[in-house]
Amino acid sequence: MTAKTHTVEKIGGTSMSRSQELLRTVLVGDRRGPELYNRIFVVSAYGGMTDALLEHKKSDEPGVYALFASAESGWQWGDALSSVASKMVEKNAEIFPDAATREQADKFIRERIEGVRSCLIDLSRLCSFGHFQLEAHLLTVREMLSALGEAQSAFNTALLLNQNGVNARFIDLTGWRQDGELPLDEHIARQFSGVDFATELPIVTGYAQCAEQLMKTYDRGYSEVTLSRVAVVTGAKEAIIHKEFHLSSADPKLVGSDKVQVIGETNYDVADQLSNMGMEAIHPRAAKSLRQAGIPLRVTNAFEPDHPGTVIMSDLAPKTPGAEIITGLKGVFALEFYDQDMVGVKGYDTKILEALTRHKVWIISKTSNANTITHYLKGSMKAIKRVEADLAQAFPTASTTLRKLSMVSAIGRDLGGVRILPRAIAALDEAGIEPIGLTDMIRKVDLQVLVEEKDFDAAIIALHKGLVEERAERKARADIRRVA
Ligand SMILES: Nc1ncnc2c1ncn2[C@@H]1O[C@H](COP(=O)(O)OP(=O)(O)O)[C@@H](O)[C@H]1O
Ligand SMILES: N[C@@H](CC(=O)OP(=O)(O)O)C(=O)O
Repeated sequence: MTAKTHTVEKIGGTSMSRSQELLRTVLVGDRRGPELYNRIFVVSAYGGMTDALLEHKKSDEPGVYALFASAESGWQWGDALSSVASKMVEKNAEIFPDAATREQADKFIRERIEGVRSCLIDLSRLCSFGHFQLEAHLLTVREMLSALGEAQSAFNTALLLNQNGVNARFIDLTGWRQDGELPLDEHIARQFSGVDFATELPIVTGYAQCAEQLMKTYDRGYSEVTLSRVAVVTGAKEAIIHKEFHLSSADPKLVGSDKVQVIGETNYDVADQLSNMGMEAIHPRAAKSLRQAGIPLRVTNAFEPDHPGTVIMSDLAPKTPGAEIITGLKGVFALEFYDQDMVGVKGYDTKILEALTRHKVWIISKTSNANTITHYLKGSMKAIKRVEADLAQAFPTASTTLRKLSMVSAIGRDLGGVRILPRAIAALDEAGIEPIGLTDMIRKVDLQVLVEEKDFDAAIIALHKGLVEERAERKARADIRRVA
């Protein structure tokens, strides 16, 4: 492996669904001969496939996994798996108009699906005896099912590129019919040994089977973790994430493509804040690996291959301070813990944190005063109710209240000295929104505003207008004055 000559590039699920367009942009485009190589592609499952295999990422609608895991749904998972199979075959037909190649793609995925189906039937029978607990195997089931999505997209993409005269090589990290599990880095190193980056184009499954169990540690969005580890292990010069849109100053679907700006450049500090807010920018652990290895990350629009997109690096100070992005999260639980006995006593925080860790609840942020600690959380209602029950038992004199809110955040490398707080309040006020809570950190990288769920969209639009659009207008006016 030659260090620092190649890039590792991930294509997200939404973009993968537009395979033919990708051929004309990031996969091939105008590249000829050697220009095609020294790139590694890590691909996600086609949009909607993982949702159908596991559960819907946003609505939680059950997929094959959720049906298999729930005792009440009996054998419904079998029908759900058949419908994923049909969906996959339909996708193959869309990508491969010629019968022979389509047959190759269908045969590949059918064999995998039927292999998983018979395995699940056996497991289900075995567990019906009572000596074997289904619970103990659910994570493996989740992994087997999600691997199907990335196996299909990677296999197909390699096939499609071969058809188009590119020497693409399918790199299957899913561990299909492999003995034993290796740690992720070792697994990657082995699968890449003997690959010549200068003459072969590796198309890698975004799902990787490994001793750490990708789904257990990282859950959904795991293909960005695979991207980052492949980049680190192979010594890439840059990691690239190709998405449906540019990384923009707000969600273009919500604020409007004409109003948002491409971020252009930012640092890993901002990337961390975005991940914390659940922004589909980059998986938190992926950013960490890349930052630690000193590998820059680029986020591009998969369908605008000539645009450099946004570069994320560690030491990238902003030219001017101000908000770079407005993002937000719906369905945030504010768990308020109140105990008058708390004043001057330590240890409450530790106990709450233990309960939150035990029930695997994601902490977005927290605030506290003399007798109240409020955690803003993302997780299932079931898990949070369990946290409340644990706390009621540990602190009989305390009371907890739970509220479902939205959190909207203005994020930037440097929010200092530009009157972010009064501007944000004025923008919200103008839109008729009264914040329920607001946190302005001393370390000026983010401003968090809590609003009612119904105000989510309007709050993002208002903050974008007040903090990003107006700042751009002020800058434009200043530039004109300078020239005049
Ligand atoms: N600030 C933002 N910039 C770009 N896209 C955003 C932003 N905020 C939210 N999005 C949304 O993220 C979505 C893409 O994320 P995702 O579906 O995870 O992509 P992929 O499947 O390519 O990984 C887009 O539909 C877009 O509406
Ligand atoms: N397909 C997987 C892994 C992934 O990272 O997908 P995406 O790149 O589309 O977020 C999922 O939905 O979780």
